[in-house]
Formats: sequence, structure tokens, C-alpha cells
Amino acid sequence: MTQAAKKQILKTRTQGLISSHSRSLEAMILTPRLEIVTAENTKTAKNDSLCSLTLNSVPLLGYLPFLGPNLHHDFTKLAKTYGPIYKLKLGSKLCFVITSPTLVKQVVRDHDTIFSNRDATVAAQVASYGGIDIAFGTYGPDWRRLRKVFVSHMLSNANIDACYALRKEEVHKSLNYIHGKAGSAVDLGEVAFLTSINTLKRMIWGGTLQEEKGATDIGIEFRKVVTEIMGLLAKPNVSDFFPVLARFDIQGIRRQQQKAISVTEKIFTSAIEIQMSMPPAENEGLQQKHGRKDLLQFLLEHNKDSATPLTMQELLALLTDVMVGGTDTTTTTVEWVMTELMQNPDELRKVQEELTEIVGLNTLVEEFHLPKLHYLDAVIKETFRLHPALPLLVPRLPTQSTTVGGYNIPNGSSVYLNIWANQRDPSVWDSPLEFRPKRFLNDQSKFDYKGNRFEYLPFGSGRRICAGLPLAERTLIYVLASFLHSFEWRLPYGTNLDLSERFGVVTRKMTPLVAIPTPRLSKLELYT
Ligand code: HEM
Repeated sequence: MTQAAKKQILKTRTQGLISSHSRSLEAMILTPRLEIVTAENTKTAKNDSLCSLTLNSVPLLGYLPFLGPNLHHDFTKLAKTYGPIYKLKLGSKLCFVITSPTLVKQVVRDHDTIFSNRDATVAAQVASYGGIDIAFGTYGPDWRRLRKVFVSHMLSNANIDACYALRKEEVHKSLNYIHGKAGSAVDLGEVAFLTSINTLKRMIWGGTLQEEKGATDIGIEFRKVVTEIMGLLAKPNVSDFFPVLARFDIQGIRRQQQKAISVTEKIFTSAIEIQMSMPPAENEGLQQKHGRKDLLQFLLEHNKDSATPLTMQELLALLTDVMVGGTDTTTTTVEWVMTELMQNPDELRKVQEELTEIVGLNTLVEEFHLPKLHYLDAVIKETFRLHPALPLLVPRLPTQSTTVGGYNIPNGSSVYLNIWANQRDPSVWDSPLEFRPKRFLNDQSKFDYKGNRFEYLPFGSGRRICAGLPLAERTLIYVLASFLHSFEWRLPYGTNLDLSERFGVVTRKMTPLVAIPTPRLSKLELYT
């Protein structure tokens, strides 16, 4: 790549760090008419002096008016001035932002139990059926039970292995679809979403709600509603910043979220009802035919045998977590990997050379090839470093006042862990804004996704680490390897790659990645 092209990439990335919103934010910090909030009762545990990390803010609104749409950019910029831990008021809510890997470790490892609660917004409360799911549930026996049931079945190696045939079928369908579009523009996020939702759908109720039973393909409808649910989860809501106003639902976010959730609920309820009304013999026949149980079959059988069966609401909340939480994250990451590769043609060439060598051009990628794809693995890790799907993870809520980095974090405040900043920190990473997969190649075991390296946490860490990690890891590399092995990709004539982000619960690309595929394999029948 030329020096000029490299410079352009760096410039685009740096623009992400210094947005126009950050500039107005800077101006606001310096504006003298702002009221300065004096440090309240926050004292350093070490020397008992008042800490100096409360930011200037506007009465009542706190720091709210100064934050731009990309919260992680603003938080990173503030950390440069106020240090690795600072607090700010957003409305009436006290928030702490933690940026250094050492302090992140204190939260997710040293005080993991205390910080194992979530701060569920109004939109999250609705999406999680009142906080009874895995993602927003209060840490305790009910949450543990739900997470255990889910992880022990859905994410056991045996089940993930048994579901390979499903993943394969869905990936092949996507390759066939892309092949049909050869030479014309394809929205890669959309294809990745459909692959991911169809695979998940079949893992959950594939054996019971088949197409021949009259169910229509829910993929497209689902993407629309997932986008809506995620959008509402990310939308700043007066009700969250001023809980006393929550009952008025001034922006209508609660109402809109209820409407969106009613769409997914209808789909889930129908699947549950079909499964519950199925005669036992038919049910068993399906299990034998597929050589495994669907998640729904498993959950309903679990309910029959368990002293503490899951309620209908818990079932719905769990399905929402999986179908909503599992799809947008995977899709966004596929889009970012493809974007980075198209931006860095040398890296794309290396990935494709590896695929040609390991898989060959006379056959399709199989899961047994995946552990040998070291370069692609490094590319995915590097993409996660620069573009973690959840740059601030999911905010935590301490159950008791606790000291972190010498500062007291009071019970009930929101705690943001800025992993986006840590993963771009120049004191940790060499040339952090450059896309350099090689940094992950030398010692592959050094950086995994298990949350033990606190400078690199794309799936979080501790008790609340991503519950879908093993499945996400397998799906992601399989989908990417297949897309990159089967096709050459280029941008439509006259278009430029856009690397800007749109912050949300899942931070997506600002503009969808659209690219033109050309078949790469030797035989046409491989695509059919
Ligand atoms: C590229 C794919 C994915 C990424 C990057 C990702 C990332 C994350 C992150 C960062 C968290 C928060 C962790 C923390 O706070 O420490 C999380 C939580 C969660 N994820 Fe994922 N995720 C992905 C895919 C999935 C999939 C496929 C599923 C389900 C099948 C899933 C289900 C969940 C659930 C249920 C939680 C909440 C866990 C809890 O609070 O205990 N995720 N994910």
C-alpha cells in the first residue's frame, strides 16, 4: 500500500476520535457560564481528600448536553484530560467512566461479584421483560439458573458440533444467493444477518417450525425489528436520566419498544406453542432425525423435570437475548472485517492465499479447515481490536459502594468500561490506529476472547462475559472464510469505503458495506 493511502486511512480513523461533537464538547467545557459541580461525597479512599474528577456541567442536565452521538469517542477524549477514572452526571444519574486496563481489571475481576449487575435503561427493561433475562437480569440465583440452562445446552461443544450441518446449509444458501448476484452490488451486512438469524432460528426451533409447516421466512422481518429494538436501546431517553419523569414516557421510547418487542414475541410464542402441542412421538422422531434437540425442545423438557421451571416470560426473555443479541453483533463484525480487508488489499490477498492453500479452489470451506486459518483468525482479532461491537460493553452497576483505583464508586452508579479506548491505547499497542493483523500472529494463544487480557476485551470479561461466545466465535470465522474463499470482492465503481461509526448498544458502520462479488472457485456446481 502506498504511503498516501496509509495516511488517508489514519486520517479517517483519527476523525473518529475527534468528531465535530467533541469539538463542541470541548468548547462547552471551557465556557465560563457553566455551573461547576463541586465534588460531592466522593473521596479518595487513599488520602480522604476530595477527588477532582467531577466535570463541569449544566444544572439539572449535568454533562448530558455536551455528549455527541459517539459516546465512546467523547469518553475517550475526556479520559485524556481527566484520567483513567472520572465521573460525570448525566441528568440525575451519576456515571463513572473507566479506561485503563488495570482499573478495568479491578471491576471485572477483583470486584466481579459487586459489579455483576447491569444498569438497565427503560428500553432495556422492556426488551428484557422487566430485567429477567440474561443480559440485563440482576445477578443472583434466577440469573444464574437462566444463564446456566442456556450455556449448558445451547453452547455445549456437543451441541455446537451437532449444529454444524445447519450452519453449513445456511452458509451454502448464502453463497448461492451471492453467486446469483455476481457482478452486481451486494449488501454484505444483510447477507451476514440472514445467515446468522437463519442459523440461530434453526438451532432454537428448527426442528419444529419448518417451512413446510407454513412458517414464512422471518429473516427480513426480523432484521427490521432487531434494528428497531437496538436503535431504541441506544437512544438517549429522558426517562433514564430523570427517573422521576419515567412514567410520562416523554419521547415515547417505552411505547415504541413495547411495540417492537410484541413483534418478536408473536414469533417466539408461535414457536413455543407449536412445540408444546406436539405429540411426544413426533417430537422424539424429530430429535432422532436431527440427532440433537433444538433449544426449545430442551428448555421445555427441562421445565418438566425441574423443581424451578422457567416461566413463559423467562423463556421469551431468553429467546430475545439470543435472537436480538446474537445477530446484530455477528453481522456488524462481518461487515467490519470485510471493510478492513477491502481497505487493506495486501491483507485481503494474504487471507485469500491462505484459503487457497488450506482449502483449495475445488471445494468449499468446512469447519475442520477453520483451526488452520491462522491469518484469518488474526484479521478477525485485529478487527475486534479496532471495532469492538460493544465499545463500552454493557454498563455495570455496583451493588455496594466500592473503591476502584483509589476512588469510591457509590452503590447504584452506572459504570462504563471503555474497552474501545484501551484497544487503541498507544501505550499498549504499537501504531494502534493501523490495521496490522500480524500483531496477533506470533503468539496466538496470548490473545483469545476469554477476557483474561484486560487491554483486549471484545467479548467482555468476568461473570457477565458474552454468554454466546463459543457460538459467535465459530459462526464468525466460518461465514467470513466462506465469503472470502468463494468470491473476489470489489467496491462499486466510484464509491469510497466509509470507516465512520454509529454508536449504539452495538456500534455499527455508519453506512452499510456494499460490494461486488466475482466467483473464485473452479466449479460452478460448488455454488448451487
Ligand atoms: C461477534 C459476536 C458477539 C460479540 C462481539 C458479543 C459481545 C458481547 C459483549 C461485549 C457482551 C457484554 C459482556 C460484558 O459486559 O462483560 C455480551 C453479552 C452477551 N452476549 Fe454477546 N456477543 C456476540 C455474540 C453473541 C451471540 C451469538 C449470543 C447468543 C447466541 C450472545 C449473547 C449474549 C448474552 C446473552 C449476553 C449477556 C451476558 C450477561 O449479561 O451475562 N452474544 N456480548
